This record gives sequence, structure tokens and C-alpha cells, in this order.
Amino acid sequence: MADAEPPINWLPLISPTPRHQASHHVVDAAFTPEECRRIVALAEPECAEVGSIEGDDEVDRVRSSSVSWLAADDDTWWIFERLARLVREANEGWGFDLVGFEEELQYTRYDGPGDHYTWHRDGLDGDVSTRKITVVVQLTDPGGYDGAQLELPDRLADPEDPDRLRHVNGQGSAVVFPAYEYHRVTPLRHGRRRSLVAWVAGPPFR
Ligand SMILES: O=C(O)CCC(=O)C(=O)O
Ligand SMILES: [Fe+2]
Repeated sequence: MADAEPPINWLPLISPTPRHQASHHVVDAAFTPEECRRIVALAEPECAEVGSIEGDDEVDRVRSSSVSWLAADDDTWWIFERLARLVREANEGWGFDLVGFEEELQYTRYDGPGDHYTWHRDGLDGDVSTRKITVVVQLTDPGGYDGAQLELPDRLADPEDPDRLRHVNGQGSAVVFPAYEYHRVTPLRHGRRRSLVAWVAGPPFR
């Protein structure tokens, strides 16, 4: 006979602080415009890997952008520290077990008309299954481009609410969300957009 299932008990309050299950947490002006320019200056000269593989229709359909990576070093440490603070604050709501940055920071370029990233999630599967939190920083003044909007459905909003799809685009603003949440970047119409994406890893959800 199979082992008996452990009982589900009636417990008093597990968490000493109130939690929420919001789908994302927005921090306006998490970085100043000057700091955004510093990040761009650090990352832009890096040789960009193409986020879309030419001739691969499937990849092209899902994602068209190019990326480069910022490693932790003396020049970039302040960025990691700032991101860590934003994640710690946001995670007061979720209360996830987190360990730290397991990957370099992704610098993303949306340069050509149509550059985009369709609905996807950053974590859950295979190689990226340890990603628990995503942070996206808007490095470009929204006046400098059209389209290429980061969109996240607000899970706490009424499903009929037309404003349920949140757009986060103020320069220097950051949006922190569980890596299992769907999000997308709409096609770029003109101009150029830059973003910085970081993932914080932790042990499996339990
Ligand atoms: O550029 C963005 O705003 C988001 C990019 C993204 O979702 C990703 O790289 O996983
Ligand atoms: Fe993503």
C-alpha cells in the first residue's frame, strides 16, 4: 500500500508579515536618466548577440532583438546592488526564497522596426528553471521610440478591465515580477529602445 498522504493541517498564521500575490511591482525612477546613460555606455560597445537567429522562423516569430551581457565587476557592481535592493523590496510581498544573481545582466536592443518579444515566461523550464524573479529596467526615454512596449497582465485586476495590461515605460523605471509570469514586448514601430534584464535565482518553489 502507498504511504499515507501527509495530513494538511489547520495552522495559525504562517507568515509574520502580510503577503501579496501581485503579478508585478513597479518602481518609478529606480535609476536616474544619468544612470541609465551610464549603463548604456557600459553595455552598448559590447558585441551584440542576435536574439533572433536569421533563417530560424520559429525564433524570429518569438523574439527579434539583440542582446549583450554585463558581468559583475568593479564598474557594474553598483547596478547589481541597486537591482538587489529593488528585488528585496518587491519580494517582501512574495516572500520567495532567493539566493542571488546566477546570470550576467542582459542588455537588450530593439533597433529595427518589428523588433519584439512575444508572450513568454522567463523561468520554470530546464536551464532557466532556477530563475524566480525578473527585473526589467527601462533605459530609454519613451519619447525616443514608438512600440516596443513591455506589457504585463495585472493578475489582481478585473479580467474585463481594459487597463489590465500594464505598460511600464518611464525612463529608469523598473518592474519586478515572478519569472513565471507571462509578459511581452510589442513590435517596435520606430526609434530604438534599450532595456536591462536581470534574473534572481533560488531553490525550487515548495
Ligand atoms: O526588454 C524587455 O522589456 C523585456 C525582455 C524580456 O522579457 C526578456 O528578455 O526575457
Ligand atoms: Fe522575458
